[in-house]
Amino acid sequence: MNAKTPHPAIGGNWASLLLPIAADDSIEFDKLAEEIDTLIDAGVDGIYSNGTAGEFHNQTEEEFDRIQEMLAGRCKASSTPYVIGACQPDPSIMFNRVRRAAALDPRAIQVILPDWWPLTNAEAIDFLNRAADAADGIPLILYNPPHAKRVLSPRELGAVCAATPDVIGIKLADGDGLWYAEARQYLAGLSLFVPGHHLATGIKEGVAAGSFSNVACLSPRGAQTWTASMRSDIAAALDLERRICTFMDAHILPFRQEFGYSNAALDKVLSAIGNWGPVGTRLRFPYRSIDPAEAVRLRPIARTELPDLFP
Ligand SMILES: CC(=O)N[C@H]1[C@H]([C@H](O)[C@H](O)CO)O[C@](O)(C(=O)O)C[C@@H]1O
Repeated sequence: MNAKTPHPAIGGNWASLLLPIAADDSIEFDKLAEEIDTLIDAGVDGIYSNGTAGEFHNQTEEEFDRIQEMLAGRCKASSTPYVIGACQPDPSIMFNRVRRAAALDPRAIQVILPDWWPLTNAEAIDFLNRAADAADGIPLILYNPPHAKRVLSPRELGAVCAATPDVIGIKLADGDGLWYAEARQYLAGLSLFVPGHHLATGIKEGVAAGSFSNVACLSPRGAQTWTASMRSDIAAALDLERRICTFMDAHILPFRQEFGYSNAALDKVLSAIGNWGPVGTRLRFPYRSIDPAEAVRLRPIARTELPDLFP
């Protein structure tokens, strides 16, 4: 497929592939296979690898290849859409990952902007166009999280993406009403992916296409049902969003704010609370992991406060 030909739209509820990590820090590939099959069975709109939650920043190139081959093989066999994250702070490693990802024919490839010295807009355009060459016709999704070295405003993103036609979507954090107004003004035509626990708002604001989602970490099946409900009953979906945010603020964010755990640690504890697959809470060294006992403690609370996510 050529990048200038239309691509099938990407949106909805995307589950993050989380890495099961053994006590010796190795990736448990047998569990990873089981996890992928469980996500496919849950009927999510798609699965994506190597986001922050997938610890892309902490794996070897051999591990990268093995993870992506496993994801592509199992998704192809079940016709499940998949996106591969080729993100890496170093551009040359990233271009190589993009090339190898493209050979596996994903729906899209996610990249970040090189992340040591912040890029100017002109440099970002050059980088993304070269990544597009490496992607050989597979569209790109730019991942610009709040912790990136440079966080671009909707206006800046609009200017960069206008000059990078292969970038079809952006995964980013949303903001207040003004942010949504700017997103509508400058980012129309791009598929925007907002944080999972804000997806109903993003849809109501007419801005979000979907989410690479922390709610899917908690319950892939529940997040799918919730996402579908945004088309049929947005008021009910917004009510559940309010309860999800209350749960995250009270029980999940304190792990980061009070104890300094990483976002990936939070996503993994969510999956352990949901208890839907063989992921566990462990992260690779040097990152600290949340005690699995915390997941056991929070499990009944999640089910009481968010029963709709655990049908
Ligand atoms: C709150 C939330 O949904 N977090 C999700 C984020 C955001 O979608 C992204 O940072 C844009 O804000 O993406 C991930 O980190 C990722 O890349 O692995 C998964 C994580 O569950």
